[in-house]
Amino acid sequence: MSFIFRRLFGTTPTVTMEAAQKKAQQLIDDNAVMVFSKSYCPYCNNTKRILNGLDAKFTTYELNQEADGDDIQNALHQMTGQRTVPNIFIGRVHIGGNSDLENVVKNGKDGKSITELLTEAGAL
Ligand SMILES: N[C@@H](CCC(=O)N[C@@H](CS)C(=O)NCC(=O)O)C(=O)O
Repeated sequence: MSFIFRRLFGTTPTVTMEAAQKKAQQLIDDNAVMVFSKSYCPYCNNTKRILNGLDAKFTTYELNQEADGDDIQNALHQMTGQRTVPNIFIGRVHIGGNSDLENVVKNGKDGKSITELLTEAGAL
């Protein structure tokens, strides 16, 4: 069984996909802005710089520093279709990666500015 997982995902899971999805969703639900990140990732650092520049409260989960990081990354892939980090949520809404956040900062999303989105989410 672990052989199949290694072939599919590159690692052996420490938790089930269901448990990983539940944990990822809980982090998304509990935090105004949730950033799944890797501590060495330059795109993640840029996202943190942008959010700090906006004075937004945000929570990070550094996937490379957590025992279940690979499982959470696989769960996020299932949930959002996105495998890369950063994987960003504002007010439980999936934003995408760093370039998507940059786009929202420039153009807003669904007619709302980044400030409105962050305020509604409770991050400002
Ligand atoms: N266009 C993406 C690029 C993100 C990206 O390439 N991230 C790298 C890490 S720096 C990644 O996720 N690599 C695959 C991995 O770490 O599993 C964005 O703007 O967020």
